[in-house]
Amino acid sequence: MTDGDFVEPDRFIELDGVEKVFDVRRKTGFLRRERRQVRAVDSISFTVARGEMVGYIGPNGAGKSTTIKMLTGILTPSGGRLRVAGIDPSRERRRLAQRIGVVFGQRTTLWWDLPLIDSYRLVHRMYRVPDRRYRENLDRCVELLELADLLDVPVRQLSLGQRMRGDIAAALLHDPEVLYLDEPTIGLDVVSKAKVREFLRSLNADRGTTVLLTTHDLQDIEQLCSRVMVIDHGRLVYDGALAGLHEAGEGERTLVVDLEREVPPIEVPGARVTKVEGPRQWLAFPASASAAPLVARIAASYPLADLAVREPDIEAVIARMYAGEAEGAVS
Ligand SMILES: Nc1ncnc2c1ncn2[C@@H]1O[C@H](COP(=O)(O)OP(=O)(O)OP(=O)(O)O)[C@@H](O)[C@H]1O
Repeated sequence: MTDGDFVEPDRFIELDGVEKVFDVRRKTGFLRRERRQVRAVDSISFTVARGEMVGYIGPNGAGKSTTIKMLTGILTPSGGRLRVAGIDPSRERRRLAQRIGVVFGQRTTLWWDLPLIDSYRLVHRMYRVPDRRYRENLDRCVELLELADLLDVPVRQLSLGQRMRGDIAAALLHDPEVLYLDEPTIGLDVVSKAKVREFLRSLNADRGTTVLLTTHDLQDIEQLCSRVMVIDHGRLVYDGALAGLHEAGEGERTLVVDLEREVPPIEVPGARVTKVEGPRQWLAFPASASAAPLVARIAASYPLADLAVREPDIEAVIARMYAGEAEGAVS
């Protein structure tokens, strides 16, 4: 297949039954070694449409980085079929490199001892980016990622947040159609996180860049991705809307009730008290039930001052999903 070949836009990234098995040898005694296989990715299938921004999440060791490495061609799948922009990554890694950008939050692709701008010049040459395109992309990144004052600073002197912004720019100078981000906000302060997120949002909206985002920070997902895929033990356990993830994992919502004074735990049908702190009480009730009748019953019998309904937070939902309690539907 060549660059000009047609790729169905809704199958821009395509995995069909993809597997990755590692052979691991472990020393178990003086001369004894045990051989075993780790199934890091276990028959994963999904497609990502051109221009989508998808979160790829899961606990430590779930298989996220292994998937990303197969998508870049660094690792070859042990089985299944994988295509990115119609290209088989492990067979045509160099050709694919022209079309993808990669940012690993815990590692830098920049040259440590060189000023930031020198790394960009090297990327310019390595990827043979046409001068005008390079200039335009650089100007855009410098402006939106606020890099102007950092271009002459050696990378080793940059803060983590500055370095991350520098890395993101480096990954985009050759105009990739897909950007893989592995933990792009790890270790960043609130302001830097906000800048990175805002930039990614505009990149996706203005340029239509397809983004696959791996993160442990669920706010990244909540603020950026309308679709999320959850992987656990190498298997896809959920693929769908973020809102659906709440539904898939949730069992209960919480009513936080402020009373005018301390009273014994509230007793109402359809809810149970889970916590009491002075005049404040927390009541759990089924997520599928309406809060209104519950509120009316409490207001009729207790000195109600204020109340709030809390949705189950996404961390709790996902924690339950990992524990195998939730029935996440994989479409
Ligand atoms: N090169 C390798 N050789 C052997 N086992 C490996 C190798 N790379 C990954 N694994 C194993 O494969 C499994 C998945 O690892 P992977 O790094 O993909 O997980 P992850 O979801 O990215 O985790 P984390 O969130 O901790 O980065 C783990 O059990 C890991 O130990």
